[in-house]
Amino acid sequence: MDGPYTFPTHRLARLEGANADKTPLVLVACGSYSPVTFLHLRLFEMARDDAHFNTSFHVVGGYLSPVNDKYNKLGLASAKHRVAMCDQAVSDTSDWLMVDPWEARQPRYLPTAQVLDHFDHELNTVRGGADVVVRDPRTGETRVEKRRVRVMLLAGSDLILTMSEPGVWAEKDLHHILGIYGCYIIERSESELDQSIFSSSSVHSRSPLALYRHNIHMVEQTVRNDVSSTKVRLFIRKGMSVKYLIPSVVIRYINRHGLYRTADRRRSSLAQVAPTASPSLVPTLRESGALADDSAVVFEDDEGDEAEKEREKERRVERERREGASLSPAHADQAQQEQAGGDVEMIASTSAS
Ligand SMILES: Nc1ncnc2c1ncn2[C@@H]1O[C@H](COP(=O)(O)OP(=O)(O)OP(=O)(O)O)[C@@H](O)[C@H]1O
Ligand SMILES: NC(=O)c1ccc[n+]([C@@H]2O[C@H](COP(=O)(O)O)[C@@H](O)[C@H]2O)c1
Repeated sequence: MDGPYTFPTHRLARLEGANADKTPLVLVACGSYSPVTFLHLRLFEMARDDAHFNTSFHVVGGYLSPVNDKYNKLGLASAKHRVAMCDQAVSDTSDWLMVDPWEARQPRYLPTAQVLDHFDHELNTVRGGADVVVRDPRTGETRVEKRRVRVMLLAGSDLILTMSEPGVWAEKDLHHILGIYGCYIIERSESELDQSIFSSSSVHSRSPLALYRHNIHMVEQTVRNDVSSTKVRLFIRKGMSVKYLIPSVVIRYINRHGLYRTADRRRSSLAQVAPTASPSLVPTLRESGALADDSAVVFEDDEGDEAEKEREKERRVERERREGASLSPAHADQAQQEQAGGDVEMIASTSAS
């Protein structure tokens, strides 16, 4: 993150051969990535497959854009670490994904519409579009032309659901994002979409979601994966394994820097402002003056995560079922070193299963 900023382009592909007639597409996924998981990376693969099989787009690049520190979401490691983890993850596991630190390097939080404008500017204004190798059918000679790149937001269905909630997105931003750019939405198991949010005959009929339905590409997750960064942070805090949930290079980075070992227990006045606020409300609340720019954010502690409560219930049932199961000495040691009190119980149950 130090040093002058340059827009990463080293993995941008060009259109050629059978793809030379297609529209170049760049996918941009804005998110916290604290830390980046295999699922975040997999979202790009799912969207790219869909674009290639079902549309006339050809994906020439994919970018992760880690959110600015000022987003202040619970569990957010510093942008320096999040960008570095994303960088290492894509270098190690992908041959086409890139990480753009621009959003993270800004002095303030930027709404997603402005982040997409930045990509459009870099790709189309600065670079003049994507390279297309055009072949003259008469002479067989080839030349390289430029073609305008279509930029699209890539996100999970939880994000699009927030687009129909009041107060999370500025209406003009939704027209901008969905009308000009469009998006790829990957279904998320706990955020099933009620199709009525798109329906022109519903109460949402004049909503941007209905208006620009043709620019919204929905992709079903045929192999369901519901890893989240929240669960990864929780596992790390409990001393549990996160292997195969996140890339090994990211595990090594986390260990080296001692990240996520303690709970993020920030508390602030947001509790009084909006006790049930979702993290996505932070920028809006802040912009509307409900939050001071440097105030910490209050949400439920990660421990309050519903999914985790569910898993604890399952573990309790499993423990009862496995009466007599005991801690292996190795795990008992590790547990004593890394955890206190009740956490030992959790490790016992996972090592027994
Ligand atoms: N299980 C999932 N299915 C589909 N999309 C997902 C899933 N998990 C995350 N995403 C998407 O990944 C993008 C990056 O989100 P983010 O970094 O906030 O991930 P997260 O894992 O949900 O984080 P946290 O758990 O910290 O809230 C968002 O567009 C989000 O919708
Ligand atoms: N108004 C907005 O532009 C807006 C609202 C909600 C989330 N987002 C973006 O979505 C991404 C994911 O946010 P959450 O992790 O809060 O779901 C972030 O990059 C955030 O900037 C943007």
